[in-house]
Amino acid sequence: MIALQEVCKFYDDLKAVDHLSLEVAEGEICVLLGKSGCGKSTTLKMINRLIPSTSGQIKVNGKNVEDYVVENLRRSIGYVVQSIGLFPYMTVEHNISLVPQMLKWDKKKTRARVEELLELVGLDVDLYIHKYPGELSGGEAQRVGVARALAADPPIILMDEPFGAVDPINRTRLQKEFVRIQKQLHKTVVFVTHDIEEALKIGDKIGIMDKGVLQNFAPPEKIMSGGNQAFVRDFLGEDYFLKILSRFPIADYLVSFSAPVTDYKLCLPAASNLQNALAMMVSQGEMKTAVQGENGTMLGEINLDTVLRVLKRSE
Ligand SMILES: Nc1ncnc2c1ncn2[C@@H]1O[C@H](COP(=O)(O)OP(=O)(O)OP(=O)(O)O)[C@@H](O)[C@H]1O
Repeated sequence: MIALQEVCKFYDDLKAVDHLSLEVAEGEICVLLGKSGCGKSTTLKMINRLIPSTSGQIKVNGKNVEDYVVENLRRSIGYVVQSIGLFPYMTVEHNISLVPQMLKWDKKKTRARVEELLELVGLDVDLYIHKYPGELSGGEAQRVGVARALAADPPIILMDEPFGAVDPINRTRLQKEFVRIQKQLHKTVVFVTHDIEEALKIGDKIGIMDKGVLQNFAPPEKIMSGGNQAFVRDFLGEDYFLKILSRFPIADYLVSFSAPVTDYKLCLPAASNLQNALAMMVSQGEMKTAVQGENGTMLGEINLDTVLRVLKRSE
């Protein structure tokens, strides 16, 4: 769906992006991760031709981006940035309708789409549709930004630190919402961040960049092996293996109770993940925890052995 081959962007002597090659398959989220100035945004902007590349090839759906009429290319690519650029004197409805209006959708279809998108991003239609950006919190504005990028249903979404300006609690909420929405929509996404935990929560694949060079490109579980291992390990830190546990839902690792249910000192909801389970077991000095379903049914246990096995597999 998106393929970069030996892509470079040089500003005089500065190699902002240096011979970068990667492929993003349809329906996949690729996270570009790296410190400030490593070339993430430049890479993103070359995909929708906001910035021309110096050399190399970028293909979208098998076609070189240079061969697209630029408006057609951008129409098939939603773009969300940190300072989301909502127009302050337009209502939420008007902001989200911009692209559908450009595409000359009729009023009824446009309104239905706006309502559908507000619901999708978790904003109450009646409450928000007539608000102005100045009346929204950072997190709400970000949701509207995502809704706007999705308005014309583009198959590809580019997201540049979309949740960067949002406080940690709302940020976690937005990340979860985004993963939920993506499960429904299966967009092809390139997502830029410098936040390792965010990359882990969201990415199907993570590309770690440094000084314009891609140091490794792999699924989160495999990112510690391959590529420039020394750099990757140093960048991600030794606690990466603990962070990665947040990707594993408890429900997928349940085993039968090894003791009578009444013997368990700990109990976690089935919606938790292995990181929650490990933190709870370690802090309470327990080797296992019971797991309870939404309706109160006791489902089974998670024990330290299981967590260690998952960690070992990720090494
Ligand atoms: N128009 C420009 N002229 C010269 N240098 C530029 C220009 N745009 C970007 N750069 C440089 O290119 C490098 C990569 O910038 P880029 O914005 O892609 O980094 P980034 O990884 O997205 O950083 P951040 O996380 O801070 O947004 C930086 O060193 C930056 O200073």
